[in-house]
Amino acid sequence: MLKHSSYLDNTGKFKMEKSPYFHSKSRWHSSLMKLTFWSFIFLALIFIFFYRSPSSNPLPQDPSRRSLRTYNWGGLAWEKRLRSSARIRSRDGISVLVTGDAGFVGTHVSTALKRRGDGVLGLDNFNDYYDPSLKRARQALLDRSGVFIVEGDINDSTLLRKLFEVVAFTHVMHLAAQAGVRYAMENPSSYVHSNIAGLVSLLEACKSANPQPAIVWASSSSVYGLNSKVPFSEKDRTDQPASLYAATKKAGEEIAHTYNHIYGLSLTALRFFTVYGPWGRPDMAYFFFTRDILKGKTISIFEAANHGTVARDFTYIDDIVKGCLAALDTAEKSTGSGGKKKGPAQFRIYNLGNTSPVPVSDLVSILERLLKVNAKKNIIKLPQNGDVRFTHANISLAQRELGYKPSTDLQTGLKKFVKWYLGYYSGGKKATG
Ligand SMILES: O=C(O)[C@H]1O[C@H](OP(=O)(O)OP(=O)(O)OC[C@H]2O[C@@H](n3ccc(=O)[nH]c3=O)[C@H](O)[C@@H]2O)[C@H](O)[C@@H](O)[C@H]1O
Repeated sequence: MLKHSSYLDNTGKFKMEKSPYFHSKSRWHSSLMKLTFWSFIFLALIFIFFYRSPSSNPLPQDPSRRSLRTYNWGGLAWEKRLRSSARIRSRDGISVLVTGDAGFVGTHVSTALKRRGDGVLGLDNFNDYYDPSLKRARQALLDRSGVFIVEGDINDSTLLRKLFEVVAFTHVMHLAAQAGVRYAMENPSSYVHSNIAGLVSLLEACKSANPQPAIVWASSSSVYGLNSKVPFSEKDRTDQPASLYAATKKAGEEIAHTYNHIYGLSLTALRFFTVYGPWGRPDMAYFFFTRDILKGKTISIFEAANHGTVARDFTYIDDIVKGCLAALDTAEKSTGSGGKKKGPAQFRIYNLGNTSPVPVSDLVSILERLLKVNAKKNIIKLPQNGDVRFTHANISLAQRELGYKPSTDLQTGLKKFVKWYLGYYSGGKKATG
């Protein structure tokens, strides 16, 4: 088939004429190109919209993916801030990287370390498990005492490597974790992400650091799970966790042992027993009971079968801080270097509790007296969502080896908490869960 015809024009020149078919083909071509172009633009816009749209961003809904958030770090000024925050200002001081620094325990431990002249650098991802504005307020508090918090995730190995390059930390106080016993049923992957993958990422960075730091980290009383022998001793079995939270903390203890064994990292796990106090966690019962009692909202108090008591060995934050500092001060150096073990290293596990369990109903009575408000109570059966009936710490090992001696009873500690709570939230801040 002819595509175009040719003829001699009146000048005798040979001319070629495009056929109608040729015309329509070229139009077809340019339409196809236009269509392709606009389809591409359309798809690109859809991609940008979905990628950037907050509703489709998985981060707020899925804390296990929070590490995908990008944080701004790096640069000479940033490194200078790191060094200044971590600088030791006292004789025999230590230089500590505190993970989860904008958290409840992190804030108190960092303040105490800084006060005695130790160098402290914080690391926190400021996730939204509970009200991030409380974490920002803690950050402001730490900033005033000279502690800088790097914003980033413990799963970010590049960032961790950089921190160890800039500062030769002598110790790591590892407190970053996904906390909360009941929330583990709602968002199990966030526990694996922070308490297992995050721990491994941190230990990898510590093992490769030169010098290797000694690590003290937060385990939990929940590892005793269904253990019914009281008080709980470090020698008791911990292979019957009642929640995924407990299981990840227990797994953490085993992972820590591996890094101690293979790489010579000095590792100390502290099993905290229901820590409470000023600047505490809004997801914990004493905190949201206070909020709800003041609002006139009904609170649910759990009871075991046959009206059995549910009790906790509530431990005041100042006692926990003393235990943490004693663990740091007695931690021996790691023995490895360049990722290689040079000899056996210290491996320790301690209970940090109060040794006097209090029924949850008594906790509520104390709050009612302190707040001068009668609580609206709903007594319900202990749900099967990870809670255990009671906890009770045997602290003789910590007493002997750390000089740990808790001195604050629940009444005294809650009085300090309530004073802080009323002061903090009277400033117009809303207590959200
Ligand atoms: O020691 C730990 O390792 C853990 O301590 C904390 O867990 P728990 O001891 O369970 O504290 P928390 O939730 O304050 O409940 C206190 C009591 O109130 C009861 N409780 C709770 C809620 C409710 O609505 N009603 C109720 O009676 C409930 O049954 C319980 O008896 C930390 O959150 C956890 O992260 C971990 O650190």
